[in-house]
Parts: sequence; structure tokens; C-alpha cells
Amino acid sequence: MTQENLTSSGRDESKRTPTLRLEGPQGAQATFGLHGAQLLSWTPSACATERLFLSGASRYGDGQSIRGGIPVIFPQFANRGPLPKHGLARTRSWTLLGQAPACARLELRDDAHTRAMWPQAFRLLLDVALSERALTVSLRVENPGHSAFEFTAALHTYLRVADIAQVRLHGLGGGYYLDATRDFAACRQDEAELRFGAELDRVYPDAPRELRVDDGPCRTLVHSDGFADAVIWNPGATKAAALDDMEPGGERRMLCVEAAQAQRAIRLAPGEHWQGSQTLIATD
Ligand SMILES: O=P(O)(O)OC[C@H]1O[C@H](O)[C@H](O)[C@@H](O)[C@@H]1O
Repeated sequence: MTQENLTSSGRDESKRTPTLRLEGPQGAQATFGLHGAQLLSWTPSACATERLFLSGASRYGDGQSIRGGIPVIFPQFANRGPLPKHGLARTRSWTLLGQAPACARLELRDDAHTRAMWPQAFRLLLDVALSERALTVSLRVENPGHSAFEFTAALHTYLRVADIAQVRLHGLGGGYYLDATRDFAACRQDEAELRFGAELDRVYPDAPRELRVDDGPCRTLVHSDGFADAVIWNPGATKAAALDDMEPGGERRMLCVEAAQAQRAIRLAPGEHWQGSQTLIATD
């Protein structure tokens, strides 16, 4: 793994945040930053195209959240509790515990700052592993303290797409979802494949483990373990225009397919741990 100035996609986010690069077999590459332990770029071998969206208008400062890549959401999903939206892990600087060419392990522990917001002892481990065509991100939550806590979490993956109007998401047909754009009304998805246009923001409780995103010739399987739910989000043009860290037209080049534990909080007694992962597989 090497400290990078330019990512594989030619984007230069490292001018604004230090990035580290993973090198997998056959030229596969990924980059991440210590800020939020956030994956910022992934190029599988053979495809040679960037597969993670990262807004050119992202903010990288201390305490900011980065618009794109794979933000780690913990211990609160969205605004479902008293903490800042999506919790505190995505805005903190993590520690790099270990590195190898194609994998890395990062850690976040509670400190005075996190305890001021959320008075719990915790330890998070994020493992990232890159293979020829796949990227796996695993989140482990440990309770090293003396009292139990509850949390929700997600890997808030921003897939980069060529044209959202052409994207088809397979795997959720016939499933029930909560529509965040309509006060979380419970609905059923009748269509076998989901298409995108206006804002779409849904939580699919107890979702299938495997979804497939077709974006023209690019196909990505999204496999999750441990996380019960899937969250699918595209802001659409109107909402995107109100996000000051979204690049112009960015909503047409992204789709969030999130492995989430949003509906049911996980309770960890002292000494217990929980683990969830998401694997992205390029099949084109
Ligand atoms: O703007 P952010 O805080 O990064 O949140 C971005 C989005 O995250 C999730 O996908 C939620 O379901 C959306 O409601 C939210 O708008």
C-alpha cells in the first residue's frame, strides 16, 4: 500500500485529504482515507473504470462528512436518534492498524470527543480486502465497556454509474420497503427491477443478501452479510441541488446501495461484538 497523490481514477482528493492505496491482483486498485476510514475509489482489474462515486464538491475538513465512496455509519443511522445525522464514525479520524498490498485494517475507539456525544465505550474495526474483481468491507463493533449499548449502522456505498436513467437494480422485486420520502410509509415494490428518476430513498428491511446493479455494460453484484437491511438512495435533481457538497449533476452519476442495520438496533452487552460486511463484485 502506498501513500498516493493521484488515485487510479485521476481524481485528486488527496490534495484535500491524505489517501492510502491498495493494490490487488491484475491491477485492481482502491484508495481510502483515515478520515472516516472512508473508501474513496475502487477500480477492479480488467474494467479499468472507477466504480465508486466521489463528489468533486466534497468537504474533507475535521468533523466533516465526505460525499461519496463508502462512509461508515455508526452508532446511529440517519436522524433516528439524538446524535448528529449518521452518527460519529464518518467524521472522525481512524487509526491504521495494519496494511498489506491488498488489505488494510482500521480502528476507531471512543475518546473524550465521542463520549461527549455518546457516553459509551466502543471499538470499531474496519477491514478492507481487494481481489481481482471484488472489494470487501467488513465492520466489527465491540463493546469493551461495563454497560450494554444499542446501535444502528451502515456501509453507505456510493456506486458510480454512467447514467442513472439507464440503471436497473435487481433483487428487490416483491419486497416491502419503507419510503423515507413519504414519512416511512410501508410499500411493496411490484416491479422486478428498480429504475431511477426523481428522489428515491427507501429502507428494505430484511433484504436479500445479493443485489445486482446493471449500468449499461457495467454490472456490479452487491453482497451483504450481517446487515439485515438494504437502503437505496438517489437524491434526484431537486434534492441534489440543495446539497452543497454535491457536484453539479452528481445525482446522475451515483446510486447508493447500502448494507444497513437501520430498522432493528443491535444490543451489545459488555464483551460482546457484532460484525457485518458488504462485498462489491464487478462482473462485466
Ligand atoms: O446527506 P447525508 O447526511 O450524507 O445523508 C445521505 C442519505 O443517507 C441515507 O441514504 C438516507 O436514507 C438518506 O435519507 C440521506 O439523505
